[in-house]
Amino acid sequence: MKITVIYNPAAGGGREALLRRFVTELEALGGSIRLYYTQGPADATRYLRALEDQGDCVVAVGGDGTTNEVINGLASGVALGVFATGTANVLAKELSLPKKPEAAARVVMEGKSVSISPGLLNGRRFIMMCGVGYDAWVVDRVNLPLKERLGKVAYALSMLSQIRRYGEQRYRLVVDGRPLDCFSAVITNGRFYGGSFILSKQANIVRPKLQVLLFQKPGVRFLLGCLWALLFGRMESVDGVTSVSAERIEIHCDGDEPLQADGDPAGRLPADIAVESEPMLVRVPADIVL
Ligand SMILES: Nc1ncnc2c1ncn2[C@@H]1O[C@H](COP(=O)(O)OP(=O)(O)OP(=O)(O)O)[C@@H](O)[C@H]1O
Repeated sequence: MKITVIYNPAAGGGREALLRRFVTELEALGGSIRLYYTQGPADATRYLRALEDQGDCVVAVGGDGTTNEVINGLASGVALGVFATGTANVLAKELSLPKKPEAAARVVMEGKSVSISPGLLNGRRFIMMCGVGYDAWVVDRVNLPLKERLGKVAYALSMLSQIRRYGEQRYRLVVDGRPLDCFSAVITNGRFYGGSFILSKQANIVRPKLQVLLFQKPGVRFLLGCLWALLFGRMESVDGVTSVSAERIEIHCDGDEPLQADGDPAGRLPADIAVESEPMLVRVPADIVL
C-alpha cells in the first residue's frame, strides 16, 4: 500500500517519537511511505492538492485540526487514515482508533474502510462538527501559546472566560427550510464532542446526515446545565435543547460572529452547511461496528 503520512509537529505539543514508531510499523507491515511535516496552518491542504499521486491512503498524524486540513486536500478515491496525537482527538474516539502507534499502523494496513460523508461549511469540509455561538467563541478566544503548553487546560480557561457572554447573541438557522432561533448551535456528524463526551446519541457518522443541536434558552444557568448534561451524555434530554437531523443548514445573525469547525476557527457568519455528496473512505479497526 502506498501511504502519504502528514505529520503536524505542533499538534499535542509534538509527538516525534510516536511518529517514528508509527512509520516503522507501517513499513514493517509492507507500506511504502512518503512522510511530510507540515510547516504551518493550511499547509497540509496545500501540499496534498499539489501532489499528483497521493497514493492509496493519506494518514493525518495530529489532532482534529490536522485531520480537517488533510480532508480538505484529499483526492477523490484516496482513503483517509488517522493516527491521533492531538489535544482532544474527537474523531479517534468516534472511530475507536487506538492510541498506540503500532496498533494505529495496523488499523491503516489491516483494518477496513468505511464510507463517511463529511459536512461542508461554506465550501470547506469538516468531519466531526462545526458550531456558532458559545463553542465558536471558546475556540476563537483560546490562548494558543497556553494551548501549546497546557493543552486542554487552555480550552477550560477559554470556556470560563466566555460563559458570561452566553445569551447576548441570537442566531437564525434555517434547517432543511425550517426557521429556528437559538443562542448557540452545534452541527455534528458524529456523537462525540470535546474529547470523550457524547453530545448526540442521535448522530451517526456513517449516515449521510448532520445532527443539529440548538440551544434555545438564554442565561448562564441554562448553559451550565448543558455543560453538566454533556458530562453524562444527556445533552439531548435538556429542556431548551432541540436536536434535529438535517441535510442543509443556513445560519445568519446581525453581528460579525465567528464559526468553528473540527475545533479550529472557520471564518465568520453567514454559514451555508451541507452534507458532501461524495463520501470519503476512512480506515477503521476491522472489528468495529459503526
Ligand atoms: N508546523 C506547524 N506549526 C504550527 N501550527 C501548525 C503546523 N502545522 C499545522 N499547524 C496548525 O496546528 C493546528 C492545530 O493542530 P491540531 O488541531 O491537529 O492539534 P491539536 O490542537 O493539538 O489537537 P485537537 O484538535 O485534537 O485539539 C492546525 O489547525 C494547523 O493549522
